[in-house]
Amino acid sequence: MSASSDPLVRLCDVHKRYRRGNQLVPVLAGISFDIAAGEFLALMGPSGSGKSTLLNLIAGIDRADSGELIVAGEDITCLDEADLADWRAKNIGFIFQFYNLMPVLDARENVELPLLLTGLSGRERRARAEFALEMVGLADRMDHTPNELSGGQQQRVAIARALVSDPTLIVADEPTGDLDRDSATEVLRLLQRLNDEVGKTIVMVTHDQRAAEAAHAIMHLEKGELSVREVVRPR
Ligand SMILES: Nc1ncnc2c1ncn2[C@@H]1O[C@H](COP(=O)(O)OP(=O)(O)OP(=O)(O)O)[C@@H](O)[C@H]1O
Repeated sequence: MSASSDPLVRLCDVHKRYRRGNQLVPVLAGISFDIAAGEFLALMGPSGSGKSTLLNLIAGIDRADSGELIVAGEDITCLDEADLADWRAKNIGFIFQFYNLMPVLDARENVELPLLLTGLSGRERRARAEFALEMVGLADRMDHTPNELSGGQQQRVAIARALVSDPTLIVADEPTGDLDRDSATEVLRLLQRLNDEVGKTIVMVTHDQRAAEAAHAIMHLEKGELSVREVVRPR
């Protein structure tokens, strides 16, 4: 197999348990699957089935108990905390259900945040933040703080923030969970565009079948195990 056909994400027999009182509760019971570069994958499943846990493992926010997790060419189970933090900053863009924007910063400053730890100059950071905000259609809202923006616009700022460091992989946890139908449609179209036109690989957790159908494929998680990949639209 050539390097270019290697999957961007490979999980091999990944296990995760959490402690509840003096019990260890299994959440992921030997998960194995691949995500190709350029894929837009939705993860669905009942509440508590472990979707966010799985997403957080792929994004290097949480750690597996055992198994192999290769993301963007790195076995992230072998990285120590400092290397994992560096790896995350370079490779992962995060989108959350409730946007997680800083209320006292305007849109441009929020989008610049992930660049603060890079060696880029202030001028370069600002230029990149403005470019990312233009990509999400918010060129005319750069000076607005989150409370001056609608939910859909706030989520688009969050998408610009996820994009600004040009990550290898975007992970989105319920990105439309707090939005009305029209704003959700806008955000889903934007994610599709980033996938189709910019080639970003996206993994999205959602409860919403309509949101999941924006992806190429849907995987269902139930009782710690994944079902087969259901193809929604061809890549
Ligand atoms: N840090 C933690 N400590 C202990 N238990 C946890 C922790 N995080 C998650 N869990 C438990 O693991 C299980 C899976 O949680 P997870 O948030 O991954 O599920 P989910 O499918 O994303 O749920 P939802 O759709 O409700 O967001 C749940 O039973 C949850 O209570």
